[in-house]
Amino acid sequence: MVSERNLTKNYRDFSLNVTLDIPDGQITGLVGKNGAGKTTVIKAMLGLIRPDGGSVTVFGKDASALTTEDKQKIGVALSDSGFSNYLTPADCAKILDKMYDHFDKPAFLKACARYGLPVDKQIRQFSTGMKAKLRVLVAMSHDAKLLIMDEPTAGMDVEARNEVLDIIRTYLTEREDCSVLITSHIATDLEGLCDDIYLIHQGKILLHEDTDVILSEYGILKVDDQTFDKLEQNTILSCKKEAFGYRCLTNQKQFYLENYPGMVVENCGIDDLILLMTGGK
Ligand SMILES: Nc1ncnc2c1ncn2[C@@H]1O[C@H](COP(=O)(O)OP(=O)(O)OP(=O)(O)O)[C@@H](O)[C@H]1O
Repeated sequence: MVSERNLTKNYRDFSLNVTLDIPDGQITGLVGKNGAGKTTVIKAMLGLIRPDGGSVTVFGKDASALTTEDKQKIGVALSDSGFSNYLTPADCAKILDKMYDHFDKPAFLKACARYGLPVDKQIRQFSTGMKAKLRVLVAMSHDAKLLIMDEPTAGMDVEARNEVLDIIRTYLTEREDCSVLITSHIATDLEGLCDDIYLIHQGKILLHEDTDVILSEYGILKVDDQTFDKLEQNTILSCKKEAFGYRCLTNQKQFYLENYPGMVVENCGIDDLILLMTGGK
């Protein structure tokens, strides 16, 4: 559905170089700390920035050559809704109705009501969570084949984040053919949602793995200095010095469980993975 090959973009003090795919019908997550390059990756897909090198194809076409018809098939939730804060969801519905051939106005207004967004209240009076819900509902309002959501849960409390994630999950269970890219710096948001996850750091992809593989095969070893020296270094992706010795990230959890009885081997969540891959030695 989307393919970025050796995409490069250079700013004064930042360089992006990324190869990434969003396969058909799959939910792909892009995680990374603030400033890692997530939004730049998205802007290149949407043709909002001109790459300095490499290629970006969407629906098999160069991103810069997408037609209005192609763009109708992309649902986008960026940090800014693109609507004036003085508009209400009912006003937005009128605009969306003119913009998109497949905009489903009754369904959109019903969804607003269902998720607690008063349709006649101006957006400037909405809370952060309400604005985020509106952005996600807009992206989902016109039968898109590709959904791109940049930090849809940013700045929200746990309850509001779960509600937004629920909206996304509910939508996707009804549309198995929809392809999705979702970014976040809160990895747990993506664990239960994404088929595969890319980890981006300082403009580079450090890791790409199926979510199931991360959760089942990656682990954290806690070892003292002597044991650390005996580890199979080709099974260690990253390590961090701690008071007791080392915390090491491995993608061979089972190997250590079977061959190193007594070693502390913990399950690895995606937050641990980010911490160790981007903050370790
Ligand atoms: N137009 C621009 N001009 C100069 N630098 C830019 C521009 N756009 C982005 N950058 C820089 O590129 C880097 C990556 O920014 P980007 O917005 O892609 O990161 P991000 O991972 O989305 O971060 P966040 O999670 O904070 O939104 C940052 O250092 C940012 O300052």
